[in-house]
Amino acid sequence: WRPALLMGCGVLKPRIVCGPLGARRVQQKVSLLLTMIFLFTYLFYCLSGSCCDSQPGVRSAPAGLSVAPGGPSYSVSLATGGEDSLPSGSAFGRKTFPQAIIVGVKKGGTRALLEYLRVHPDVRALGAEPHFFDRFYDRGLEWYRNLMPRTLEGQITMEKTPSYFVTTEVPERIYNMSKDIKLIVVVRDPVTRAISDYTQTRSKTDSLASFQALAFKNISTGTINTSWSAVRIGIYAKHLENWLQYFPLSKFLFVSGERLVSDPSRVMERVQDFLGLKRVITDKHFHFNETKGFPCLKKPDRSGAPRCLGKSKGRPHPNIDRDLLRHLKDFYRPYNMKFYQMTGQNFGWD
Ligand SMILES: Nc1ncnc2c1ncn2[C@@H]1O[C@H](COP(=O)(O)OS(=O)(=O)O)[C@@H](OP(=O)(O)O)[C@H]1O
Repeated sequence: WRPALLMGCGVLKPRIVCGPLGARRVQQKVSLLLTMIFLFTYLFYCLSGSCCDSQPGVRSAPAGLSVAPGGPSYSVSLATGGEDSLPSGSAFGRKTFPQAIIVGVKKGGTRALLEYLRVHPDVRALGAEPHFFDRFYDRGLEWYRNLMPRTLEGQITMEKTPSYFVTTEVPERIYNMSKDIKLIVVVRDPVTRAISDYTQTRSKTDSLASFQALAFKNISTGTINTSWSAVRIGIYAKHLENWLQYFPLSKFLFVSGERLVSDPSRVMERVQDFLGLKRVITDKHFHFNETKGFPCLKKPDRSGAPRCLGKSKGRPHPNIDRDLLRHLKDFYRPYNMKFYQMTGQNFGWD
């Protein structure tokens, strides 16, 4: 039996021909078995959706998107929209178009809202801002869908790109993707928002002109420079008019950026209701950090310090002359009133 075994014959397979022919047959069977194992493994891998990820551009982030290891990260650098991670994602589930998007506004509190939502087990959100509908639309809808994290049945896909709210072409483009999408707009007093916007630009630009030099065409007459984006973004009523040509008001949720700071759990109740989610995020999830002056997320198991947003959120603002602030307030007042009327909500900025 020993020579027979060496030649590829088994004790339990007496019908196998011994000698060189038997060895070849055994070799053939082994390679057939290995091929089948490989094919089944690949088939299973593809059924779980993983093999699609190697398509060109699927995992590559758009310009300005930083890719970091998975999970929500609070290191943010937002002038380019680049921050956080692309989702690590499980190998299971499907990549779908978002059912809800935080479309604005820049410096409104959009990062805080998205990070709070990511605590919810039924929310899967892209960490970075994809800027698809304003900057990368020519890459096509499949490119966009492939950026999304995988979702299981019952989970919703989300993203946030605050510049969508003020980009004229975006409402029509989103409408063409989905008429049923839910749209969230975090709004903040347009004067504070403009100063926040300016503070961010100043943190990245050497020798930037003063706020008043940029905000006013003529300081003595108090004429506002509406072509400066930091001013223009705050004319919410004007931007909303454009959106309402495509979506009814019922598709929107307007979130007060101020209340998101002062009462995050109540705001999150509204947001979860609007998204049709179970109220999982409650006051248990928040801790007000006195040093930072903002709410931070508590770790679910209470271990370790609460997670606060990074240094680029909650920057100290420069002092602006009171008269200039009054001029700006006066400028925004009629637009704010119109916005309150359109949304049926008084945000209390006046
Ligand atoms: N929890 C918490 N922590 C820190 N900051 C918070 C928080 N909630 C709301 N905010 C406010 O969010 C402002 C930044 O808004 P955005 O995240 O929309 O900015 S961005 O458009 O994405 O750059 C940011 O503006 P600044 O204070 O001017 O930095 C904050 O006021």
